Amino acid sequence: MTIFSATGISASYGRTRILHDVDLPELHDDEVLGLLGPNASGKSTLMRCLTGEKTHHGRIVLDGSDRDEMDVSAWHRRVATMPQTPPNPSVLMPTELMWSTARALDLDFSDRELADRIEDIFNRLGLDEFALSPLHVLSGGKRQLVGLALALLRDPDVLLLDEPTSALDLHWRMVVLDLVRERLTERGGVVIAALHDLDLAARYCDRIVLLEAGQIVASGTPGEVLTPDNLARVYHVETSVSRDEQGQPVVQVIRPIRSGKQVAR
Ligand SMILES: Nc1ncnc2c1ncn2[C@@H]1O[C@H](COP(=O)(O)OP(=O)(O)OP(=O)(O)O)[C@@H](O)[C@H]1O
Repeated sequence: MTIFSATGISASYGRTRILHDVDLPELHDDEVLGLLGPNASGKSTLMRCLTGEKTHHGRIVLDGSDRDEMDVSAWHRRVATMPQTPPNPSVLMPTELMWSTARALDLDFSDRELADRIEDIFNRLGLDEFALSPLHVLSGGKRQLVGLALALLRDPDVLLLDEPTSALDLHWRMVVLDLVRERLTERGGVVIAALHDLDLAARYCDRIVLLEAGQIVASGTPGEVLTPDNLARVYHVETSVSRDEQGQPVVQVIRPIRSGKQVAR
C-alpha cells in the first residue's frame, strides 16, 4: 500500500519565489493526480521538488517516511521520474539505456527477468522495432516513449510524469496513459502527472490540482476542478463543459478572453 504526500512546498529561483506553500492531496494506491496550469505556473518546478532535484521547503512523505530521512538510492528505486525533456538524441540505443539504468539503480531483477521486462515494456510502447536504433535517428515522440520506458523499468511505487505526452500524437497519448493506468491496477502505486491537455486529465486523473503563479487555485475531482469559472480564471479562455457517458467533464474551448473581454471571432 503506497501513501504519498507533499505539503507546504515552497521553492525559489534566486530571489524569485515560484511555489507558495503548495499542499497536494494525499495520494493512495491506484490514484493518479494531474497537475494543471498555464505556462510558467510552476508545474515543472513542483515536479522537480518532488523528485528532489530542486531544493525547497516543505515535507514529502512516502509511506510514513520523510524523504529527507530516506536513503537516496532506496528513494530512487521506489520513485521514478519521466522528465519533460526526452533522452538526448545520442548514439546510444534504447536497449543500452535500459540496461545501464537498471545497473545504475541496482535493481533486484535477474538478467533474464530484466530482459523480459525490457521486451515487455518496449512491446507495449511500440518501441520493439527501435530497440537497437541509435536515439538520434528516433523521432521526438519515440524518444519521449523511451523516457517513459526508463521510468517504468524499476516498477516504481511513485511515478512522476512531467508532460509525458507533449511530443506524442493522439494514438500514443492514449496508449501511454492507458498503460500507466493498467500498471496501477496491476501493481498499485501512485502517479503524479503535469499535463496541458484538459480532456486527457479529465479522462485519466482521479484528482486534479490547478496551479496559477505557484499557488493552488482549485483541487478536487476533474468535475470539481474543470469548471468554466476556474478555466477562465487560470487559462483566460471561455469554455463550455459537458459530461461524457462516465460523467467526466468534456471541455470545449470557445475563445480566448483578453482583459476581461471576449475576443470577437
Ligand atoms: N532554472 C530556472 N531558473 C530561473 N527561473 C526558472 C527556472 N526554471 C523555471 N523558472 C521560472 O519558474 C517559473 C515556473 O516555471 P515552470 O517551468 O515550473 O512552469 P510550468 O508550469 O512547468 O510551465 P510550462 O507549462 O511552460 O512547462 C517560470 O517563471 C520560469 O521562468
